[in-house]
Amino acid sequence: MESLIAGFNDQLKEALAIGQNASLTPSQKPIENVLITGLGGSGIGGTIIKDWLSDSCQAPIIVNKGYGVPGFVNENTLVIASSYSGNTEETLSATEKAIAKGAQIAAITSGGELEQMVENVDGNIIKVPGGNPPRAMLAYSLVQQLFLFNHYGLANVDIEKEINTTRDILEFNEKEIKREAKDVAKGLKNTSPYIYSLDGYAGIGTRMRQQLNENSKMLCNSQVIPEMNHNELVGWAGAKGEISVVFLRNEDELDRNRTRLDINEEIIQKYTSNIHHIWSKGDTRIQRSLYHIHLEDWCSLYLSELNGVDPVEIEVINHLKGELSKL
Ligand SMILES: O=P(O)(O)OC[C@H]1O[C@H](O)[C@H](O)[C@@H](O)[C@@H]1O
Repeated sequence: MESLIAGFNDQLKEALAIGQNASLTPSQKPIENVLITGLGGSGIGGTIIKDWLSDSCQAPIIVNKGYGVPGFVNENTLVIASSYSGNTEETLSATEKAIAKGAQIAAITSGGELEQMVENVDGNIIKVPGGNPPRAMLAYSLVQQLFLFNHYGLANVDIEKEINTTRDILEFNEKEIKREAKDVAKGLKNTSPYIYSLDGYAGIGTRMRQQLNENSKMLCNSQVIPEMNHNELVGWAGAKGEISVVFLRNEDELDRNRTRLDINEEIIQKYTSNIHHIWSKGDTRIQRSLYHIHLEDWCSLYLSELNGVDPVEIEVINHLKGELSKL
């Protein structure tokens, strides 16, 4: 896992080249809405892309993480099926249903049944290099989704600039990123982490939780401000045990949300002093999110070391899949 996290910058470079060289066919019908379907380390890519593009995209973007597809899906829907292995049963089921409804299909995968399924309907496929844990390949699913959105005329992102600038920022700050990730990991050890991001950055909060779940073998919670101000904030009155808090911070935070965060912190300080602010670097939401993603990945790795666990193994998920396959 360590070499995969260390290789994030190279993955971004390779992902850019793959997207630039992908040969994609145009849409057959006007696209009125987009459904991104995927689970786990691939599904999170959809959530983050929605954060990045929904402000500018003229079509609604819906992220789907289950077996079915919503009723609105029809021939004017672009369905992006994202499964690194190409064999995740929920994603295969949703894609099959979308195909039955005549949707336009594009897949991001390293192969598997998904590739076959989408090939059979002449959908667009962007192939990414296989053989690694899907969660360690997020750079590919994110970058390829950007290429798909641009290709279908749903976004106009200067992907090359975004990726090259991010790569420069990460390269320049790598030492500092690792140092901060290590500090935060030490603070989070033996606690229940509560991760808060702000509206527009929901995905990076979820991503950190998922990385702490799978890599560090920890239970943790992630919520978004302002939504958590309408429920979870009250729950702090029942806080028990060692709780740590991470605020994922960005320079483009809405003033009103920033004020909310300050008040939230004052309230939460009554229950824990173990509070961390992780500020991103970058000029755009894409660059800032990629910065956070990389730092979070290091943090999850350091936590796996502190917890004495193997960051790669996910035996319990394999067990679950094994049980399901018996039915
Ligand atoms: O990207 P996929 O191959 O569809 O995998 C999606 C998810 O599947 C499994 O549950 C893995 O254990 C997860 O780590 C992974 O993120």
